[in-house]
Amino acid sequence: MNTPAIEITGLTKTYRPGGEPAVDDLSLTVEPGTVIGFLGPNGAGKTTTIKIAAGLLSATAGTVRLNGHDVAARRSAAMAQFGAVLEGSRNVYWTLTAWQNLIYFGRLKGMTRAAARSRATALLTELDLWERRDDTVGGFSRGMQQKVAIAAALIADPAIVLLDEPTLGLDVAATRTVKNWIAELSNDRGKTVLLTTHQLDVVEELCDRVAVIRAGRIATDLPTGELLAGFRLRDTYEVHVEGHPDLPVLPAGFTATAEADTTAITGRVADPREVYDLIDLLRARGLVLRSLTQSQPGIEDVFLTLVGDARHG
Ligand SMILES: Nc1ncnc2c1ncn2[C@@H]1O[C@H](COP(=O)(O)OP(=O)(O)OP(=O)(O)O)[C@@H](O)[C@H]1O
Repeated sequence: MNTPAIEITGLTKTYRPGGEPAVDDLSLTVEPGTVIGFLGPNGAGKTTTIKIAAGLLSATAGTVRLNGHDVAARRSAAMAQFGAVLEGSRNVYWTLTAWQNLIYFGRLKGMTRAAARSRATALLTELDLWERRDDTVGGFSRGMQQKVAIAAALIADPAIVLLDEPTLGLDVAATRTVKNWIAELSNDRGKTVLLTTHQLDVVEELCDRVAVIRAGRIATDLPTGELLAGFRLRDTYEVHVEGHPDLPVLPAGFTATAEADTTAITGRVADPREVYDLIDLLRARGLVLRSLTQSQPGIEDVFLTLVGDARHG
């Protein structure tokens, strides 16, 4: 088997002695070329995991290997494998220009000045920042700053890219640019991307695989299509009846909501026959049916269900 791009084994992080672990015996293996979405509710341990993988925090127990190099034991070899954009931190220097930042980070990663210049030119051009290369990053919009941060992470052309909330706070156009770029990194350049996000459209569009983390552990880890297919067993049905009549006792799982001139009866059911039973019941009452719609859940429903399940233990 090929060496995994990312191999996390038994990772545990406890910030305070005797405290609850932020990451609790977490294991995850990511094959090269995969875009994996790392999802979870606030405080689940995503940022902690990424910071350990990026060598910014030490683990209490367990290991992270990047292309086979242990981040703790073979630090410099591991550092050469990835570029990272971390959430909420200043990933680039605001008093330096875009150009200076990229050259600085290129040199830091051991590139020659000539190689860093040529790569910085290519990256700034691709990201439509060439005209602004000599402006200081502090004066840029949030989207432009994020683009410079991503360019800085990619300056040495790493095989692995760690992105913590890459589209947080970006407007629609900047989000589109960053999404297109992530897709290209994986599709055209074979990079492995691990990203965290609360924006589920990002996951649905970009991720081959989704790992859901909750309370420091992996709760679910599936290819995105399989994750969604699993939940397709429970489509949502919505039946509209005319007016606001007295309703019979509805079958389990259905709820009624009064709308402008109809009443909507909604339920998520595993078997469509339950909907036929509902319709029979409504017709037996002589109620007038206006419409019946069926919708498949998106990743947002799946995520809320998983997190909801977590809250109920
Ligand atoms: N420096 C720290 N000191 C103490 N506890 C911390 C520290 N950083 C994080 N924690 C705790 O560790 C747990 C996991 O936090 P982490 O930031 O890794 O979660 P997250 O999944 O990234 O959350 P979010 O979606 O809000 O970014 C939380 O309970 C958090 O309060």
